[in-house]
Amino acid sequence: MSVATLQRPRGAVEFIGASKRFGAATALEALDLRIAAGTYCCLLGPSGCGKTTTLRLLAGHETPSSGDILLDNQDITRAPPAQRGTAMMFQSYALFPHLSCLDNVAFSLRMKGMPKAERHGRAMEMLRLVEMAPYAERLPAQLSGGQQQRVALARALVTNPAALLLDEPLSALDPFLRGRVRAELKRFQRELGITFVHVTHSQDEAMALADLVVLMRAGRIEQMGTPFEVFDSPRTAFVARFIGGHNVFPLEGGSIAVRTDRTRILPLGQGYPATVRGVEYMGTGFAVTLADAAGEEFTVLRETEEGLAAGETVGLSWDARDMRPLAADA
Ligand SMILES: Nc1ncnc2c1ncn2[C@@H]1O[C@H](COP(=O)(O)OP(=O)(O)OP(=O)(O)O)[C@@H](O)[C@H]1O
Repeated sequence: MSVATLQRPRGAVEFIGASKRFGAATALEALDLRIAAGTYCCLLGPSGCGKTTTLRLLAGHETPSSGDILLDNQDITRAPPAQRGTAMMFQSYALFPHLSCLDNVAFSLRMKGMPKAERHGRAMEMLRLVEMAPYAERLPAQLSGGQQQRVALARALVTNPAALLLDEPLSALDPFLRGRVRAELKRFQRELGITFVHVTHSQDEAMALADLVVLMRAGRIEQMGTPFEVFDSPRTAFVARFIGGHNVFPLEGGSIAVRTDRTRILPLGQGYPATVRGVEYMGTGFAVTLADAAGEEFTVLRETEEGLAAGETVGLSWDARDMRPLAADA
């Protein structure tokens, strides 16, 4: 590996009361977010919740309506994008079609006026990092989607950013490649010791990659923490539903979440009454879908489909230690 891996982590990000309004619409409401240096942070949430706006503020493609943004303790709130120490990798890799991989990666260095030999040296180093050095002279059209992705990554990293910003970087890849590139992103982030801020719609992606998951809703942070913290202790019904893998039971004393693999099916008369809607084979087991009288849906993961028929009313149950009380939705 050609990059120094023992450097001090870089890329401590701080949003301090950062808001962004577009006319009457508020895309981001007083965001307070600290991301420690060298963190893989995933911004997760439904469409329109403010993920991209957060990323664009950090990249310098937008300026906050109020509040401040710091990178490694420097106030970058109003700094031009190229002088922030951030680099952005987009969903569409947007490589220049007429330039070789090497020239694509060296492009921003050329713009900075770096002499040819030096910028090609740096670009090759980055291509080696992403294992694309043998393809240096190829044009983007002569590469697979996954290979183009790696070149795009090399191009973003060549400016030596403290924080790499990734906007849905995996969404254009087929599922097989997505898994592979996902693992590579994590490895690069670890080896470089810089912060990655990665916007995604996908819970699975965030769970697999993130040290820090920031789940957003309507311009605010709904919950943040490690993937385990968010999955194990969803704060609200919104989080439990968005993260998936949980049932939300509206009980008299307030709603609770219970993991789908910790919810059990008992005979009618015991537990929370629900009617079986269907049973799906999942390979490792069966997913039973059910609903209560009000139409609230539940899923139970279990090893057998034995004794269950659609239309049958049963009772749902859980161990006290598996229930998570939920705060009321705002
Ligand atoms: N340039 C703009 N002008 C007006 N409204 C905007 C602009 N950019 C974003 N918004 C609004 O701000 C809100 C947040 O948008 P943002 O793009 O940050 O959401 P997102 O979470 O990234 O969504 P998606 O997952 O669909 O990309 C949305 O309601 C959006 O319509």
